Amino acid sequence: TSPCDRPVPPTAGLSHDKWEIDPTELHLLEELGSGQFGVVRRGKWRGSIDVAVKMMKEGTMSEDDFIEEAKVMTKLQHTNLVQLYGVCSKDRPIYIVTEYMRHGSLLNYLRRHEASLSTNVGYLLDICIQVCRGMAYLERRNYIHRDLAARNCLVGSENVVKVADFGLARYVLDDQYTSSGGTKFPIKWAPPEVLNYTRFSSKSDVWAYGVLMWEVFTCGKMPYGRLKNAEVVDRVQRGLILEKPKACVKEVYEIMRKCWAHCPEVRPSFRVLKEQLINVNQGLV
Ligand SMILES: CNC(=O)Nc1cc(-c2cccc(-n3cnc4cc(C(C)(C)C)ccc4c3=O)c2C)cn(C)c1=O
Repeated sequence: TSPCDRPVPPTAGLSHDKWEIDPTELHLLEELGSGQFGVVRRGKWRGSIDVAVKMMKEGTMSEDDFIEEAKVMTKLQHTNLVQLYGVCSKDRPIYIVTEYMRHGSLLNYLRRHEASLSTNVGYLLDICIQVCRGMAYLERRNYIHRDLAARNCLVGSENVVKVADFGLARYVLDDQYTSSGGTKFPIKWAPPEVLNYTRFSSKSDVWAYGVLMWEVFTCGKMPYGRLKNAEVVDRVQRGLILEKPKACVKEVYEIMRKCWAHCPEVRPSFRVLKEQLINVNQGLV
């Protein structure tokens, strides 16, 4: 839409639109892969800052809603969240500019390092704690991820693990992804109330976090193996849960299981989960 169609907010031009990035300050480098919104490339911002740039493919995202939300997202700042630096929204395609994580997705990282990781329970637990810290921050900010999974976390230098793409699920236009009957809907990470009523909450993020813990302790196995989505929905509704991974100590599996309580209110908060996991980690030393 041309600017004259959009009502001009009274504050227009007063704020410095600091979430708006000048594309001439970006230097695009190699392709990192492609996600729900199209190609993502590594880049340099203002000559020296490593960034990742999502180049929004036409028709994949409800852009105006996202640009509005970007102002909020740039304010979410935590060591275990992939920082949104800003957007280039003056031209199309829109660019989403975030911090760059050199080791890529946590899922691939787990699969690539299975041999060394599977015997390092302390490190697997540390990965879970880092993700939990990021999620506890989002919970405090009343921000729901909606698609927490190992594939949506990234690994950076010094083995830091960060949660990525929080909240973006709301702007996906592909209804194969957005509707719970769609082929791309993350069924295996969804609790009963999401499967039945798409009722998202920080407690549905907690359910997904339990599945992420299972992914970490199996070094990236696919939850429920090759079961079809319909079979997984049936098992979850009947209260069947994922089995204890071999590499997982009993205390940790007990915490995982609490994330899969049928009622959202019974599941622990991320704040409580963080304390419990840190206690177990200290007990392991
Ligand atoms: C080697 N290092 C790297 O590759 N580093 C990095 C890779 C990516 C990357 C590359 C390609 C695709 C995607 N990707 C994957 N899944 C997504 C899922 C969604 C939702 C809405 C379905 C949750 C939205 C966007 C994406 C998305 O852009 C990412 C995150 C992003 N960042 C910040 C890196 O540091």
